Amino acid sequence: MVSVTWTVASFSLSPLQVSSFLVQQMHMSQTAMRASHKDFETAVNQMKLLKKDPGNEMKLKLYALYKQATEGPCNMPKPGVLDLISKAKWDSWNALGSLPKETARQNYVELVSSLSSSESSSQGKPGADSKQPGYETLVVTSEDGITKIMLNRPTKKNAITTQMYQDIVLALEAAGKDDSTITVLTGNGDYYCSGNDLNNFTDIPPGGIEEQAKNNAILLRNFVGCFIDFPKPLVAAVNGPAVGISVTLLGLFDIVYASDRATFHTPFTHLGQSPEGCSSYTFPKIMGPAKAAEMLIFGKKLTAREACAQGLVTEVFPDSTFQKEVWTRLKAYSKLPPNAMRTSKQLIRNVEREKLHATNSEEISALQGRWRSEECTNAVMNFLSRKVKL
Ligand SMILES: CCCCCCCCCC/C=C\CC(=O)SCCNC(=O)CCNC(=O)[C@H](O)C(C)(C)COP(=O)(O)OP(=O)(O)OC[C@H]1O[C@@H](n2cnc3c(N)ncnc32)[C@H](O)[C@@H]1OP(=O)(O)O
Repeated sequence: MVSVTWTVASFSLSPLQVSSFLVQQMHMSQTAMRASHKDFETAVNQMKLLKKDPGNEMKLKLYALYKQATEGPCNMPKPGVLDLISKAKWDSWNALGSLPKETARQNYVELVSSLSSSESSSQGKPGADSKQPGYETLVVTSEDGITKIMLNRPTKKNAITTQMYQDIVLALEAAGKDDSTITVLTGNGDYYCSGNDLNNFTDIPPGGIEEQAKNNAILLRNFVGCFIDFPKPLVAAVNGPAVGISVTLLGLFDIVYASDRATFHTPFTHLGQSPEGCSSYTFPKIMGPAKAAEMLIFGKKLTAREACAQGLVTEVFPDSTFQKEVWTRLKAYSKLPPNAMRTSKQLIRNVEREKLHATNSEEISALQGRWRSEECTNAVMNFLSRKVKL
């Protein structure tokens, strides 16, 4: 029986999670028709035909339901703590308690049916099991355990509009919950991102500049907050020059791969503004206060190699092989045990999560003042009237 002999190579499913899943399953089954023995046999055979590995958590759930359905409650001796695989299976089965055999049968049938239908609905879409609709200037795809969020406004150097800030938040929220193991942000075209779209400042609401500053503050707090709280490994694939907020956010990524064509530029002073994206905290921590000041106060532009030497970038690749090398590497990493990766990421970030949220708030308060200033208004107007390019 396939469901019994599966190897569970790695997992971190707690009995509590298993039980809560099963409570849901029990609830489902109370309202559903009871599955016959024949339905159950069909489901067991259907499992053998699945092309996609459903993942260890799902295999454990199926294993437990199969055992419960065929043998009843678990009465085997508990395996030793070092026998991880047998213990995971035992935990999962034991967590079903006295769930009746027929309910377990029903739950097994429903679970297999949901796996088969999600597999058949993703067939016939090669390469793009993948593309998620609904974003105007983002392309979001999910493949090989990697969710890729690509900024897609190449003619405007991927400058971030108000709508894009909101869409990135939605895409990150979805990526945080989907079954991918790694999330990647990248840009389409020759730029990674030219930062905040300066036209955002021309969209003045009826309440005037005050209301605009308040709206911007809410939007920005939420946007940066999503990066602070993102639960999985977050990778930036910096395919070209990066400006402004797209650079400052890099301090909140776990890994930053850059093309050797990329540059890193935070011209806040030139724009009459001040740092955001928690860079006033992360940059001095990453590169030391003296180097951070040169970037954040004087707007010094770094090459990819300089950014790597200062710890902002993990590794630099030749532009000609950038895509191939980065994706090959990420595909290999995406096969690592996902829960272990999440746990490690969270341990690294949790230490300073509160500090990051506090920094985000402080930076936004300072920016609200800057946005109302003459220095900022003139700089934005100069760019928009094409008098100045950075
Ligand atoms: C409710 C509203 C919410 C508002 C947002 C709230 C929060 C904001 C908080 C963050 C604040 C600031 C952080 C920053 O990101 S500061 C940095 C801002 N970025 C810039 O100042 C870059 C400006 N762009 C340039 O200097 C140059 O375009 C370039 C990037 C150096 C590229 O030069 P290029 O010669 O190679 O190409 P160019 O012809 O200039 O660009 C092609 C077209 O793209 C347009 N474009 C590029 N970048 C931006 C941008 N940031 N904003 C708007 N438009 C941009 C450029 O205008 C060209 O358009 P067109 O072809 O002329 O129509």
